[in-house]
Amino acid sequence: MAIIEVAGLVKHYGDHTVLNGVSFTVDQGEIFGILGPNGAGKTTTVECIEGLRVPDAGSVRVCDIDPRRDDDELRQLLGAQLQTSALPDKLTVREALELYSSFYRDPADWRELIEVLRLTDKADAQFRRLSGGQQQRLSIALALLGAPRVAVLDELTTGLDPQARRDTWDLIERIRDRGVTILMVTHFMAEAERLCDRLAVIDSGRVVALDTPAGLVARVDGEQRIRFRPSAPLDPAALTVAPEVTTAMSAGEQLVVTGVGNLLLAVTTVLSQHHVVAEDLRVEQTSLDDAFVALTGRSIES
Ligand SMILES: Nc1ncnc2c1ncn2[C@@H]1O[C@H](COP(=O)(O)OP(=O)(O)OP(=O)(O)O)[C@@H](O)[C@H]1O
Repeated sequence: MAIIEVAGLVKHYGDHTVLNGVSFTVDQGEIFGILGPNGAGKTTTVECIEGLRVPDAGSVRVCDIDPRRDDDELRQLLGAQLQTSALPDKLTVREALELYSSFYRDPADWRELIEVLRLTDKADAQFRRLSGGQQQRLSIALALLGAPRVAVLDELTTGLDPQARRDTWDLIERIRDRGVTILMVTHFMAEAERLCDRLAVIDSGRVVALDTPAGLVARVDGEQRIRFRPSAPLDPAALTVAPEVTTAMSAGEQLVVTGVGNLLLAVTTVLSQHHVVAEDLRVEQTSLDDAFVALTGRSIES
């Protein structure tokens, strides 16, 4: 059953079209990711769903509610992650949770929430004394305080160290297991691959793909990548003469070659013609990163 329905969203800022017909649905109980390069329109999409922005055309329904018409009802159903910087430095964890609980008709038990989020021993700590990971967990607790059916998490693990990031992923899965549908915006391929049941890839205000992470990777399957260090300088263009080679690029001391068919044989044949040996050669699997590049023409990091 669809819990979020987004149909034909259009948003302009002046003569800049930021959303150009964005449509997707999020099913109850799934973790749905929105992935895209900077400026693609991810936050604008999410803010239309949260009722914080008004689209110029198209419609949004969350649990069958129009966010623009029934804001009060939406607040009881949808929990949005707060920008952590929005909290006053001297507010304690307990004070923040008590304050935010007062906004809801039937709030979740915040003591139980911070137990799950491993913040119990920080209940009396001021916000400014929390680590980045603890601040992030507090912002997730605040998003879940209203016992929402849907939680919207935007750039959830940006700025966290790898361990805190992995802990947050475990936490998100536990929240989903409690029945909360999760809509998340992310820049991290590993995060999308690990957490999301389905992904919408947004580029220049359009959904360019909508699939499971494995489904997206399968679209570019057949393409392989070989990475090696040439024993002598070699112009990458020398490799593109082989019909199997799609791209060949220098990456520091290495050459990275993508292509199809018997790529390894094609590359080693060209190298031997140039009396070059491939050192530290690796054949790499297609990843979500590659799928993203194939779909949008650029890396998400760029
Ligand atoms: N209030 C605004 N006024 C004018 N332009 C805006 C406004 N908000 C966003 N934009 C522009 O709309 C485009 C999409 O912004 P949005 O924040 O939705 O992208 P995003 O995909 O979330 O990017 P990022 O990953 O960088 O956060 C950007 O070019 C941005 O500069």
